[in-house]
Amino acid sequence: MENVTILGAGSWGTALAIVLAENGHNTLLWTHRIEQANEINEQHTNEKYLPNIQLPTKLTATADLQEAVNHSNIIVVAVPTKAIREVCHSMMTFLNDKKLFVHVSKGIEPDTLKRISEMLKENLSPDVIEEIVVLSGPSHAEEVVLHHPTTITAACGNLEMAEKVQDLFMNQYFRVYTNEDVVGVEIGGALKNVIALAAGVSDGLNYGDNAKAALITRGLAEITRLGVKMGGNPFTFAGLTGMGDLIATCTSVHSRNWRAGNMLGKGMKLDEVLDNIGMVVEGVRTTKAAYQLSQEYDVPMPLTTALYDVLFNDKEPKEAVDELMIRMKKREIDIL
Ligand SMILES: NC(=O)C1=CN([C@@H]2O[C@H](COP(=O)(O)OP(=O)(O)OC[C@H]3O[C@@H](n4cnc5c(N)ncnc54)[C@H](OP(=O)(O)O)[C@@H]3O)[C@@H](O)[C@H]2O)C=CC1
Ligand SMILES: O=C(CO)COP(=O)(O)O
Repeated sequence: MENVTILGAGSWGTALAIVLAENGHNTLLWTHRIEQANEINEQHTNEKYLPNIQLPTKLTATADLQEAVNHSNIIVVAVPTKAIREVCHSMMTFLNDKKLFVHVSKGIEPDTLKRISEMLKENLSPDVIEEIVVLSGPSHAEEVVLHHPTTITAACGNLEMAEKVQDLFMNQYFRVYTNEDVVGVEIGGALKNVIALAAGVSDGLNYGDNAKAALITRGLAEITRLGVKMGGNPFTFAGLTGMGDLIATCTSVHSRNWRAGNMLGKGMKLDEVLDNIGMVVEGVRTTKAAYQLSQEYDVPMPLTTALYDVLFNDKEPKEAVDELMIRMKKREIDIL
């Protein structure tokens, strides 16, 4: 059994902490809010992020980052993309030996266009990184905590480290595969949120199942087009972290991205939508990053561009869809 630290006590950090604690690991969850640490330690709940779920009593929390970092040599980073740099900077004050970092966040940073593993490398000194493994796939926290069968992928260029993470998390309801394609796994995980927002918009407009299938399929085509140009393995995009997560996120009421898109499609403004959801909606910032990546890599991404216009240029969702439908004629298969 291992000592494991999880940074970030939102829905995903807490759900993964439950998996690890149930696997027998000595798991410490770090939150930046002391009242939340007290709630987890005393009531064994995290009502804001996982309502009506009883946490294992052996799962403990702390609001002391130094204590969290010293607790183990395996650090699972589960804060939203926009908090990654800040958390790394704070951690660097205490880190003095090598740790295995597992990141589970799904995003790309706008403007720098960095993936999460790149941000971790930039903000943590090489002296403290044993390896970085990405854990990603179709995995709504709300279903994992009910022990519903879930499959996910641990990705790392160093397969031994991916296997170590596979062993750490795997159990009878949480099945972990390995993959060596970090670029493909990170790009698929981040960009599916953009398409999930678009799928929510389509559902908010009551456009039905044909439109949703079109968004998932053509969304995967544009994610693959970009991801392959960035160095990802084309087969990764057909796997759990590509198609798998795209399906889970575009079709689930658990998805914050789908729900946000749905409200936009029904006519709510973005600020109002984000207030209403009250949890991270990674796809909003990732849409900006994906739009910038499509220009940087000169890859056409019509769905991403249409959503970018809805989110950041006040385009009416219906007008964006109309424009997508009357674009110039195209061949369906364009990457081989
Ligand atoms: N939820 C899910 O099912 C899944 C989520 N993911 C990914 O995991 C990542 C985390 O998402 P999730 O847990 O769902 O998000 P939530 O919105 O549920 O929780 C985010 C957590 O991060 C905390 N946080 C925010 N900023 C900081 C900061 N600067 N320092 C410390 N803590 C901070 C929040 O604290 P506060 O309460 O103070 O805001 C909150 O506890 C995202 O990238 C998401 O895409 C991946 C797979 C599944
Ligand atoms: O990544 C997820 C499921 O795999 C969670 O998606 P949301 O962030 O849209 O809730």
